[in-house]
Amino acid sequence: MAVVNTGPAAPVLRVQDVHLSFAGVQAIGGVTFEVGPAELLAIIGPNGAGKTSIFNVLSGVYRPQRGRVTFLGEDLLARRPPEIAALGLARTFQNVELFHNLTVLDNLMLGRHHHFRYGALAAVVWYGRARRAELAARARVEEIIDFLELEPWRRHPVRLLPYGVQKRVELGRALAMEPRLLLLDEPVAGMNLEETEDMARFVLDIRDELGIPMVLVEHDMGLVMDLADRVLVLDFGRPVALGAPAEVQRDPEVIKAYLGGAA
Ligand SMILES: Nc1ncnc2c1ncn2[C@@H]1O[C@H](COP(=O)(O)OP(=O)(O)OP(=O)(O)O)[C@@H](O)[C@H]1O
Repeated sequence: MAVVNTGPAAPVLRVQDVHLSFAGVQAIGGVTFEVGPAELLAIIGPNGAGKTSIFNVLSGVYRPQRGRVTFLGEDLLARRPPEIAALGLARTFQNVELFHNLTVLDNLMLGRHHHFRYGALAAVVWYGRARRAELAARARVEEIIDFLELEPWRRHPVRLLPYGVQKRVELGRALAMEPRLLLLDEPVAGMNLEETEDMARFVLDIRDELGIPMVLVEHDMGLVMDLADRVLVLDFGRPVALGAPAEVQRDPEVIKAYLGGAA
């Protein structure tokens, strides 16, 4: 049998020369990077460096003035946030954004809503089909509860849970969307050491066991250097370095622009 060398797997996400300004203030100035399948890319930089703006471009909230963004070969810049989510790009937020009075289970079930292929009327008319979809969603959500070790809290309203567990539920809701790429916005902000270690373990399991590529924005430098396959460093919206964590840490430009400033 002939062996076909297909070369390295195509990137999941391609960001090319993206520029974004607000009334003359440059938030992103010529940023280019790719995310490979099952890669964990971290984006770091001082406050105001443009990290959140990049997430907002990727999820369709901000429209850049220049550049190109493709996700699984699809042009993202022509799409609205719900369409981008439906393509499989899921996001967690700096602040917990859940339905606080609903249980863990219900919050995760809501994460699946765009997988339901029926409207309210169809749900009544084709009850059997709707019921099957509901059962499949429930089975998937139970797997996520298992995976993120949320079993003890499954029936608890989210507002009663410790902060670290709430952040984990948010991660679970993003996983319930069955993402092809996950954007994590400061997943350990405000967490204690034990909660941070738990979150780090789950992030690694998502990459290594589920094979889901991720982009991580995080101020916790220890976490970034431990977890990331590659790190993109921004300063005033401009790329300063892109490479393996050890390489980036040694880069004099990075030390000057960021790590030096933080020391
Ligand atoms: N909607 C907006 N309107 C005006 N300016 C904005 C807007 N969003 C971002 N900016 C500006 O763009 C720049 C980059 O901000 P951004 O929030 O992306 O940085 P960041 O790296 O995420 O910062 P932080 O680490 O503090 O979250 C800042 O100068 C910010 O004030």
